[in-house]
Amino acid sequence: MAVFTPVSLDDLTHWLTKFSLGKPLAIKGISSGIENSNFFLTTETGEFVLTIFEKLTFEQLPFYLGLMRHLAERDVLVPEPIADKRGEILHELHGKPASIVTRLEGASQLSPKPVHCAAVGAMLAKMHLAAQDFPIRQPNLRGFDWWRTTTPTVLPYMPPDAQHLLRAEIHAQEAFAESDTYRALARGPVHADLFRNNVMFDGERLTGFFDFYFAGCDTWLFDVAVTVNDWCIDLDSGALDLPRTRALLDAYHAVRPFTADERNAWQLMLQAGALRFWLSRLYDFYLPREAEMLTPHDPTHFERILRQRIDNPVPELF
Ligand SMILES: Nc1ncnc2c1ncn2[C@@H]1O[C@H](COP(=O)(O)OP(=O)(O)OP(=O)(O)O)[C@@H](O)[C@H]1O
Ligand SMILES: N[C@@H](CCO)C(=O)O
Repeated sequence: MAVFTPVSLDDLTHWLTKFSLGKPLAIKGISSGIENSNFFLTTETGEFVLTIFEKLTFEQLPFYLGLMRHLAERDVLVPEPIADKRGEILHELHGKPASIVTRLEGASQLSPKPVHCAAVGAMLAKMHLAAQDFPIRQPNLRGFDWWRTTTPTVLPYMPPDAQHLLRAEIHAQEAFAESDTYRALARGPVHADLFRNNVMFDGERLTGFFDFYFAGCDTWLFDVAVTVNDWCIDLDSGALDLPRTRALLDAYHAVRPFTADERNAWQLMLQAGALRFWLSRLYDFYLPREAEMLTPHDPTHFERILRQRIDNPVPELF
């Protein structure tokens, strides 16, 4: 389903000579994923992932690919973009932007235990620190401004109680964004979509973060909130699971200590993390893009998470 632009071994025979990867031996389309065409590529020198970008442009991609290279060079476990013989990491195949990155070992851990959450927390903190001096600045394109423009688009489709919740939360986030506490938060490049399906594990060993295509500059705490809202919850109720939450936060804090301002911002940031994905799922649900191939994710999952965060005290950051 998720190969929009087919690629054959024949297509690669000539194209791959601009790299130092040897001859292509096998190529296999990856069925999961809804944004890009992805392939496992085997060459004489190793295993890689070839991506043809179906929506992202030649102008947007240097941020994502450059960030991955920057992180890989600093021992953060992420796929490393492969440069061609001229040193370029952004390529063109079948008239579209394309990349080759190293293939991570392992598989997604969809039923994480505290030990997995601790590994994610520690690597996330390491990633934030390592990305600090990355020179390209691109905003989080699904950040506050996008929430404000998307809200009036989805509101007319929503039932009254959900409308009420969305309006109230946008107001709460507007006030929060104006506060001194918010302004004091540390920021830099963040992943912004670090869900269970975007991390690889080999048993209990984390082998890498991937799918950086929602990354952008935002507060580090927003990234932590997005991650906790997926890794540390009971998926049916949206409630936080204390052992997993503690494991992730403590492991993060041990690498990059949280600040007092972050502690004060934590509750509202968890709400912001839920709001962001509630809105994108509402948008995809009520205004599906033409020729969308997959069933949209359920928006009510994040409505439940948001209500949970508002109604219940959240565990302290540290
Ligand atoms: N570097 C990598 N190493 C190993 N597997 C990878 C790598 N990159 C992608 N994959 C595999 O390809 C699948 C799809 O990748 P990815 O999630 O990046 O796609 P996508 O098109 O951006 O989709 P979506 O945004 O819906 O997740 C992943 O679930 C994973 O199994
Ligand atoms: N993680 C997003 C999908 C986009 O990567 C979601 O669950 O809504």
